[in-house]
Amino acid sequence: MTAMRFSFIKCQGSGNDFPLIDARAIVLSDAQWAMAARALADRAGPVGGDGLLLLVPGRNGAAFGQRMLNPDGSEAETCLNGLRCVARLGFEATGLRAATASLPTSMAEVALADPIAPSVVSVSTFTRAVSTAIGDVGLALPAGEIIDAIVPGLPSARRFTAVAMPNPHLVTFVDAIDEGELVALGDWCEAAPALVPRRCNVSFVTADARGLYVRTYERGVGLTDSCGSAMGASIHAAALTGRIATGSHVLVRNRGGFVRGAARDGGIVITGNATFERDAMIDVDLERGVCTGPIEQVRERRRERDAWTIARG
Ligand SMILES: N[C@@H](CCC[C@H](N)C(=O)O)C(=O)O
Repeated sequence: MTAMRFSFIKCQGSGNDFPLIDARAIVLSDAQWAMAARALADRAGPVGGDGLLLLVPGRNGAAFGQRMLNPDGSEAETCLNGLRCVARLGFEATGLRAATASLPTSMAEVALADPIAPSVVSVSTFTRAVSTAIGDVGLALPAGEIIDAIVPGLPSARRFTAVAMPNPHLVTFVDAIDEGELVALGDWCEAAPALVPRRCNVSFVTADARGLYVRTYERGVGLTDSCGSAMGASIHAAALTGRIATGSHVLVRNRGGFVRGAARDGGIVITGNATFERDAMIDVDLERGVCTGPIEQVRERRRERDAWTIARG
């Protein structure tokens, strides 16, 4: 099969936008899903996004599952902004309001939450799959942890905390975010050097009385408006380094919006929007990894979009 028509929802969590497909009954190979991601998440294409989200059958007793493919076709261990959107679709499909969701290498608790702003559909996620073991973060260094420390071999004099969510993150707290410096370091990691063979998400974070502000260079994407697992890793790093209190909820802002989160019960809880913007269909050539033909709009969800626009200010 080379051509396939996909129904999808264009969704976003804290401004991290994705085409989302209910793939529970779709059988494609990993290589074909990678091509679908390249086509659908291509910013220069008709849909575009920070990756492709799939609602898939749950494993190990989970009610449903999530897969997330980056725009370059690589698969991520998690996507926490995306998980809120996948969970919402899972709730709509199953009638549940709370569930265990499976991810490729971990599990998460997901639940419909009180709206974080008027008329903004909101979901909470809780994951215990958080680790600072160097092996889990994928750094080619002797076993141990990097917590607020210089990373040997990294071309930066800054102090980082290395966190697996379980996707790999390097987080550094800065007085002011220098995007040029962030992109240069992100590009270095993106080239999969010997120190970071699986590549890595990199975040520059400011912490003040309002909470955290996170700017992220995402693996497989580049500089992004928002990355949920980076916000989770930043909360974890902030708690580990005494910048926030364990158990207390903080506001975490980014260029795309905001979430609330806490380091709690040995894991990270994040509550944020799961906004469905429109429903549409499109043809994809799975051999070439490109969309063919125009988008067929099925449903506009203007009220949801407007509610989020007001909420993020
Ligand atoms: N934006 C996501 C993270 C997506 C995965 C990332 N690009 C990776 O490869 O690790 C999020 O919200 O967590």
